[in-house]
Order: sequence, then structure tokens, then C-alpha cells
Amino acid sequence: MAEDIPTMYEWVGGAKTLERLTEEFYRRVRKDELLAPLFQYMTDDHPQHVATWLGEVFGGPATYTEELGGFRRMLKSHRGRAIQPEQRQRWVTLMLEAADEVGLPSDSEFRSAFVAYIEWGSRRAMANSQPDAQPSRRETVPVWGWGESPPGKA
Ligand code: HEM
Repeated sequence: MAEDIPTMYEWVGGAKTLERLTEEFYRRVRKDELLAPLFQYMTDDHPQHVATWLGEVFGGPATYTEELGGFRRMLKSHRGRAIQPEQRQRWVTLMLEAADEVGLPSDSEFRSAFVAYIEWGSRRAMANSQPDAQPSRRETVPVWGWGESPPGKA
């Protein structure tokens, strides 16, 4: 039954795990020649903010919406940055490396849903960052689910 299936937020281990993920991810970003220039002005609380965003996306508390400016703030953060395909690709690579490094659950169900969101989200971020981007129709933080492979089905 759907109500017995934990959220991805619960499955991953909650806010603390996502904070470890983004700390490790931005540690890599800061050393990366393709990404460091894009992030040179990020604030010290940026990794924490992205962890809060991911928590909300994966079915945890709606803290990014309630306290950090919600979907519109995220959209504004990417606007006009003209993210290039090779930068998006590197962003995804470093995120998946960080996921392994901090020991995110490695089961097929979790990882396929996680990668799906990372692919979708990074492509949306790149599209919305282009100078000629169409205004987003979405207003709210997306909530991601398990898709075709919820736990306990295999
Ligand atoms: C699933 C994909 C992504 C998610 C969930 C995401 C999430 C976010 C969030 C929530 C913020 C705002 C943080 C805040 O509230 O302070 C942000 C800012 C930003 N993101 Fe992303 N992002 C994604 C993909 C990307 C990609 C692919 C790039 C570039 C390769 C990128 C570059 C940036 C930059 C440059 C900022 C602003 C940093 C600053 O404050 O100086 N993002 N992102």
C-alpha cells in the first residue's frame, strides 16, 4: 500500500544525511575547474540551503518553501547564469560521487529515483538559466517519488 512506503527523505536518513551530501558535493565543486567560477560568490549557508531544498523535494518538511523563499528563490538563483551542458554534466557527476562518498543508500530503487531527480532538476536548472529562457509555469517546489520502482517490489 502506498501509505506503507517511506518517503525518499526518510529512506535517505533525513536532513542530516542530506547536509553531509551537500557539504561533500560543494567541497568538490570548489575544487572543480568547470564549476568553481560559477559558485565563487556562494554564501557559507548555500550547501545547507540546497540540503533543505532536497529534503523538501524528497518528501520531507516544506522548510525551503516556508523559510527560504521557496521555488521562486531557487529559480532566481539560476536565472541568467547561462549554465553550459558540460557544467551541468560535471554537476551531476560530482553529485553522484558525493552520494557514494557519504554512503547514500545504494539500493537500486533509491538510486534510480535519486538519479532521475538529479537529471531532471539539473536540466531544468540549465534551461531556466539561459538568457532566452521562457518564464517557468511551475510555482512550487516539486515533490519527487519512487516512480516505477518503489521499495519492496523487486
Ligand atoms: C537538481 C539540480 C539542482 C538543484 C536541486 C539546485 C538547487 C539550487 C538551489 C536550491 C539554489 C539556491 C540556494 C539558496 O537558497 O541559497 C541554487 C543556486 C545555484 N545553483 Fe543550483 N541546483 C541544481 C542544479 C544546478 C546546476 C546544474 C548548476 C550549474 C552547473 C547550478 C548552479 C547554481 C548556482 C551558480 C547557484 C547560485 C549560487 C550562489 O548563490 O552564488 N545549479 N541551486
